Amino acid sequence: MKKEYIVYKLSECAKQACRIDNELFTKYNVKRGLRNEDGTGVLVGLTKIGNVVGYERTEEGLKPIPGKLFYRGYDLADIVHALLKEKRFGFEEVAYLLLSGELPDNEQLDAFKELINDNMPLDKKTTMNIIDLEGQNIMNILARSVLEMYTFDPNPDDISRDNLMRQSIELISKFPTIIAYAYNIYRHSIHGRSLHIRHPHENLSIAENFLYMMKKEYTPLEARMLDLLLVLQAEHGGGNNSTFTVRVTSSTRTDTYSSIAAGIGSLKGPLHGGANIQMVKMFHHLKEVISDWTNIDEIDTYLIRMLHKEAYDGSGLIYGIGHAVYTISDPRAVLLKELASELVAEKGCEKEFAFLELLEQRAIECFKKVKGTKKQVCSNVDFYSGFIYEMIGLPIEIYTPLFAMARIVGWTAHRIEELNFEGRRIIRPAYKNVLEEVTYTPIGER
Ligand SMILES: CC(=O)SCCNC(=O)CCNC(=O)[C@H](O)C(C)(C)COP(=O)(O)OP(=O)(O)OC[C@H]1O[C@@H](n2cnc3c(N)ncnc32)[C@H](O)[C@@H]1OP(=O)(O)O
Ligand SMILES: O=C([O-])CC(=O)C(=O)O
Repeated sequence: MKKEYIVYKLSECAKQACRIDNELFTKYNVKRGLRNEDGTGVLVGLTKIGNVVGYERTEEGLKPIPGKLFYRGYDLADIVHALLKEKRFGFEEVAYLLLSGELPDNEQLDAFKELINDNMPLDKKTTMNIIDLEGQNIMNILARSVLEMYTFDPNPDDISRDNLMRQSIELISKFPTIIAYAYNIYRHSIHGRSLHIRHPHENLSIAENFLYMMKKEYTPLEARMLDLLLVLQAEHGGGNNSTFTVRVTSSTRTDTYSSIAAGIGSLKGPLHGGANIQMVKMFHHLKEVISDWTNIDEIDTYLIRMLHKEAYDGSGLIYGIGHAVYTISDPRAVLLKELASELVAEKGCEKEFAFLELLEQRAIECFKKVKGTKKQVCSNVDFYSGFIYEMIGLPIEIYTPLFAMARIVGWTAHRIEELNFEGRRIIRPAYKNVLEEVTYTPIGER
C-alpha cells in the first residue's frame, strides 16, 4: 500500500470516528466550548487579576452592555486616559500592577523599569540560538526560544513564588528582544535583507526599545501608540484561550517555560491572537476587491458573500468581529479607534481609516442579516490593532508576536495566581464517552 494512501485511508476513517451528534451535547448537558446555553462561559475559576464585562444578568436573561475591562479592579479606560493626559509610557506600570496587585509609586516604578532594562539584553547563547532557529513563523520561533530559556535558567523547575516572579520579569523583559531579533533574522534569511542586531538601550521604555531594535528610527507618536497597544492587550481575565491554557498547564506544576510556550501556541490561532494578522490580510483584500470604499451596497454584497463562505478565504468568518464575552463593544477596540486618529493624521491614512470604520459598521449589520439577532456581535481588539501596527511601520509577521509581548504579563500573573491560591487543584474536567464497547477481533479475522 502506498504511504500517501495510508494517510488518506486513516484520515477517511477519522472523519467517521470524529462524528458526534450535536444532540448528544444537549442530552448529556455537555457545555460545548465550555459555554452555557446562552453563550456565556462556564465558571471554572476565581481571579483577582482581570475582569471582562460584556453583559448584565437580569431576571429576563442576559442584557448586552457596552464592554468594560478592569485590571486589578482599575478601569482600563481610566488607566489609558491618565497615561494620555500625563503623556507617559504605561506598559511597565501596568505590568507592575498586574503582577503585584498594586499601583507603583515613582520610586517603585523606576526600580522596576531598571530591572526590566537590565533583563532586556539576551545573553550570547540565546542570541546565537535564535540565529540557529530557522523558521518562517515568529510565534513558532518565540515558543521555541522560550522553551530554550529552560536550558539556561539555573532554577527552571522551582515553582516558589519568588522564583516565579523572577522568571516572569525576565520573560516580560526578554520577549521584545527575542521578537525583534527573530524578525530581523527571518527578514535576513527569507528576504535577503541586511541583518541588524541592535542592543536595547538603558532608559528607554519597552515600546521605544522595541522600535529601536526593529527599525532604529521611530517618531515619539509611534512609540506612544505602541505602548498603548501593549497596555490594552496585557490582560484579559482567566478564560481567554491562551491564559486558560497557561492556567491549565500551570495546574500540573510544570515549569514556567513549558506553560508559556503552550500559551504562545494557543494565541497563535486565527480565532484568537492570530486574528490580527488575518484581519490585516482581509483588509488588504477588501481594499482591492471593493472599488468604491464608500458604497454600502457594494460592501454589503461582498461581506454577505463572505459570511456565506462564497468569497475571500471560504471560512465564512469576518476577522476582527465577534467575541465570546463582549456584545455591544470591546472597550479596547473603542479605545483604539479613539487613539488612532492622531496617527492617522500623521500618516495621511484618513481614507483607509474611514473605510475600516465603515467596514466595522457594515460587518455588524451584515452579520445580523445573515445570522439573525440572537448573537449580538461587535468589533474586537484585533479589528484595529493591525491597522495601527501597519501605520507604525511594523511588518505583518510580528502582529501576533506583539500580542504575545503584551499578554506575557497577563499569562505570568495568572500563572503566579494559579500556583498560589490556597484551594488550588489540578485542572481536570471530564469527557463523556459516547461509543459503545466492542469486542477485540484478532488481526487474522478482520
Ligand atoms: C484577542 C481575541 O482573541 S479576540 C477574537 C479574535 N478572533 C476573531 O476575530 C475571529 C473571528 N471571530 C470569531 O471567530 C468568533 O467571534 C470568536 C471565536 C471570537 C468568538 O466566538 P463565539 O463567541 O464562540 O461565537 P459562537 O461560536 O458562539 O458563534 C455564533 C455564531 O456566530 C458566528 N460567528 C461568530 N463570529 C463570527 C465572525 N467573525 N464572522 C462570521 N461568523 C461569526 C459563528 O460561526 C456561529 O455561527 P453558527 O451558529 O452559524 O455556527
Ligand atoms: O477573551 C477572549 O476570549 C479573547 C480576547 O479578547 C483576549 O484574549 O484578549
